Amino acid sequence: MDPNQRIARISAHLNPPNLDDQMVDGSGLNRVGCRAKGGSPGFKVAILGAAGGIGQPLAMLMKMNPLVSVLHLYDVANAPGVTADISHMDTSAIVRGFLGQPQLEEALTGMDLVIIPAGVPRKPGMTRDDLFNINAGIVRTLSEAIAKCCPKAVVNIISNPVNSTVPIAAEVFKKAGTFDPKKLMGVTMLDVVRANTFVAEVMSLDPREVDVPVVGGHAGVTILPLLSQVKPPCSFTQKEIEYLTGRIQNGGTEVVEAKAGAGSATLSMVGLHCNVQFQMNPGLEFIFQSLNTFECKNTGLCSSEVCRCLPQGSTRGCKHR
Ligand SMILES: NC(=O)c1ccc[n+]([C@@H]2O[C@H](COP(=O)([O-])OP(=O)(O)OC[C@H]3O[C@@H](n4cnc5c(N)ncnc54)[C@H](O)[C@@H]3O)[C@@H](O)[C@H]2O)c1
Ligand SMILES: O=C(O)C[C@H](O)C(=O)O
Repeated sequence: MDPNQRIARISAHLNPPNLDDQMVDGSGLNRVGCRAKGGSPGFKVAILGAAGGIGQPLAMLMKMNPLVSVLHLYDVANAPGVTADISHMDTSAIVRGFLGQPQLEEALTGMDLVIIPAGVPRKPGMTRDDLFNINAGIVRTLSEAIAKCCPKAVVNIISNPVNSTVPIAAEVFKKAGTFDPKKLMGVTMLDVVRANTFVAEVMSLDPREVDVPVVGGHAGVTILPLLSQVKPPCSFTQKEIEYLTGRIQNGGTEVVEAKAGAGSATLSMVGLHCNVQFQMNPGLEFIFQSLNTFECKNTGLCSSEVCRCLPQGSTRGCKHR
């Protein structure tokens, strides 16, 4: 193929033609000259920050998810390459790329679920709070666009400090009159995943059999593993409690230091998304429910008065909706 044609093909992913008069189901997802209408049943998912360390594998897993019919990949850099790459995967989700602020609204229009890993990660020696100055502004801008373009979408915030970025998004949505506490949540499940892994290691159990409730926030001492509530019930020595609590609270720092300046947790982070969403496969209800388990994990982060489920002791079986 002529190089110009190749570039044109790639840029078609980035600049979808005007879709207004080709709507299949009101989602605006059709493309000229393409039979795939993007109207098959399933979620329309946008990843903001899709070209990053988390964004890329997350985009790949979303493309593999049979529940996803449309996948919008937005970033301020490198969106074309990631989009071209992911779009070649032979699964049914239609992939579109969007580069930079002028394309943000188009990326968000019609979305059911927006996942935000946009922003900077920490480097050794930094706390998550050190990211606030940059990431707060990014999350605010993205949230404003969400309020305008897909106010009913479930919004899933990964960007740190999650303890602060979730309340920022909540305030933006309140101001816009679109706030629904059941649809805004910070992703803190990594603390649960780590807790399960580390407890399993200490107790010589299969991590898949272990369920450790973790409450609080997603930063250092605000991360509170409830070791007395572990399933199956475990009895820990004081030494084990101190070791496990410290390791769970510092799991993120452990990865940041091991990566020595090359970023923070990305693979375990994305792996948990995959797990939760594939486990709960049967339908839309189930994904939303699973996302709500992230919300319910952390009283400190919840945008609603959730976590009434906590006394029941499980982050996974939460029925809060
Ligand atoms: N909640 C959690 O459990 C958890 C776990 C790991 C990392 N994180 C956080 O997730 C964030 C991303 O981590 P990463 O490793 O993917 O970082 P990264 O630097 O690899 O990727 C971030 C991406 O965001 C993009 N970006 C920057 N500004 C943007 C904007 N205004 N709009 C859209 N995209 C923008 C960048 O171009 C980049 O592609 C960090 O804040 C990190 O601390 C959270
Ligand atoms: O620790 C970080 O900076 C990233 C993330 O919050 C994590 O827990 O791994």
